[in-house]
Amino acid sequence: MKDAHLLEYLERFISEERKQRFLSILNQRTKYLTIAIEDVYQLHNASAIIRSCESFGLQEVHVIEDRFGKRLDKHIAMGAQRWVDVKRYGQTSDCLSQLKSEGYRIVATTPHAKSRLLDDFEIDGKTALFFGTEKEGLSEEVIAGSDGFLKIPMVGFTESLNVSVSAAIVLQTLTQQLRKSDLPWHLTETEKLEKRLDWTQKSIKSIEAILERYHRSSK
Ligand SMILES: C[S@@+](CC[C@H](N)C(=O)[O-])C[C@H]1O[C@@H](n2cnc3c(N)ncnc32)[C@H](O)[C@@H]1O
Repeated sequence: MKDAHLLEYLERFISEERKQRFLSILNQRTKYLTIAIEDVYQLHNASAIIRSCESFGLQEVHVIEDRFGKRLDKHIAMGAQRWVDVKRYGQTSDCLSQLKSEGYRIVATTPHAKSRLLDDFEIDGKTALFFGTEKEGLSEEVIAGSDGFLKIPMVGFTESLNVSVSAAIVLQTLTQQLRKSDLPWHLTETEKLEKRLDWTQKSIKSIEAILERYHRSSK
């Protein structure tokens, strides 16, 4: 209720067009499908993946910096990060247990055999897709902790695709599948309200001064 009141106040400082844009984007957002990138330390790959997540409507992205330490700049997504929630982990095990506790099915993406091909892959519950590094791929820990495997079919000589290209292909296919399904993939009304408040605040340049005025007036 408090959030709704603050939002109503802050929305006076953004245009009607902006407000409508937030609403239509939020109607396409999902947390039902999420992705985790494990040790993808190259900035251009990590940024491209987060940008794709934002573009395809994912609200949360999980970034693990385990095997090679903390190499990613905190502004990894160069803009897209403003609109998605990036959760960072120092250990793969923490990310796996967090997502499992939230009810996600863990799916490792890998170019290797035994994986389910992308076209045959059906989302039947909350799903977290894991992507690995250019050289090593995903760690044994993720492979062992996965509930399923997913592969983009390859018919050339090359063994694997670039990780950000893989993420874009998988997301395009699976977000389309999700939107056509009856699964409960939309954000809840509370989640939408939280995001509207967050995005509205980010859109107002002199937000500190406005918030101070609001809090003074509501005392
Ligand atoms: C360059 S690949 C890693 C190759 C690595 N040598 C290996 O054995 O996994 C980087 C990441 O992109 C994703 N990837 C690349 N090609 C893929 C494919 N055909 N199907 C599914 N995921 C793929 C996986 O997440 C992989 O960990």
